[in-house]
Amino acid sequence: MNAVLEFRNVHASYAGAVVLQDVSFRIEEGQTVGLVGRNGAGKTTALMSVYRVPTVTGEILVDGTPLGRKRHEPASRGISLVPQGKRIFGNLTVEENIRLGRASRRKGQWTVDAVFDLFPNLARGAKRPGTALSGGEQQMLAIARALMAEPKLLMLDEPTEGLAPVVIDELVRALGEIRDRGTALLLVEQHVGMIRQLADSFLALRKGELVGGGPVADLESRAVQELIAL
Ligand SMILES: Nc1ncnc2c1ncn2[C@@H]1O[C@H](COP(=O)(O)OP(=O)(O)OP(=O)(O)O)[C@@H](O)[C@H]1O
Repeated sequence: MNAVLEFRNVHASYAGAVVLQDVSFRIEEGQTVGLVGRNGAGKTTALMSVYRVPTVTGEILVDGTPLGRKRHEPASRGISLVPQGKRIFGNLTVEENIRLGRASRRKGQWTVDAVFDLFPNLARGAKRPGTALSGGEQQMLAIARALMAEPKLLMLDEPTEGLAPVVIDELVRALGEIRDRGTALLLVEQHVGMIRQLADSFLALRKGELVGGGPVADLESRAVQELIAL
């Protein structure tokens, strides 16, 4: 079966400085994968490679077919990203922000009502401006907007950064529901507790190379902990 997303021998660089070296992995339909590694290991760069933000060589495939270079191609082929730092539009209301996500013509399950069911806080504040939200609510809004593109794979870059434990619990619940509805997840996280709770498997990056991976239970092993300095 074709993977939802596959990297084959991907190298990525910024202005000639190599950041990712020979990275290969597959994410299968409905799978949840945690991507771990120390600061600067190349986790964000791996996600950005899908959008050709760094210079990329090697192959990136979606459903077995190479991904082209057009900016909107990942979204239209079912790959969505919730970037680090959320990037919501403060001058638009919560609901307007959500509707912006409906960029592709992909069919699926996510309506405005469905994302409001997933995030009741957002429903209660539908008419408020994006800036009026707490950090946790802004993260939920960014996820809600990404879902509107009906992704088969949702990639999240450090979604728990700066959030209180109670808000993280709420995010874990929502992401668990998204996963249970069949969406594959690629989670970049320093907070490995979240990966333990949600993921089937993990990939470990060190200095731009994929140096480990396996079932999520192996995240506990000493070798892996040393590798990624948990
Ligand atoms: N736009 C850029 N231009 C030049 N170098 C960059 C750029 N973005 C990242 N880098 C460099 O690439 C390397 C990997 O960074 P990246 O952000 O991918 O790591 P990361 O594992 O996501 O780390 P963090 O947890 O700190 O976000 C770092 O050395 C960083 O300085």
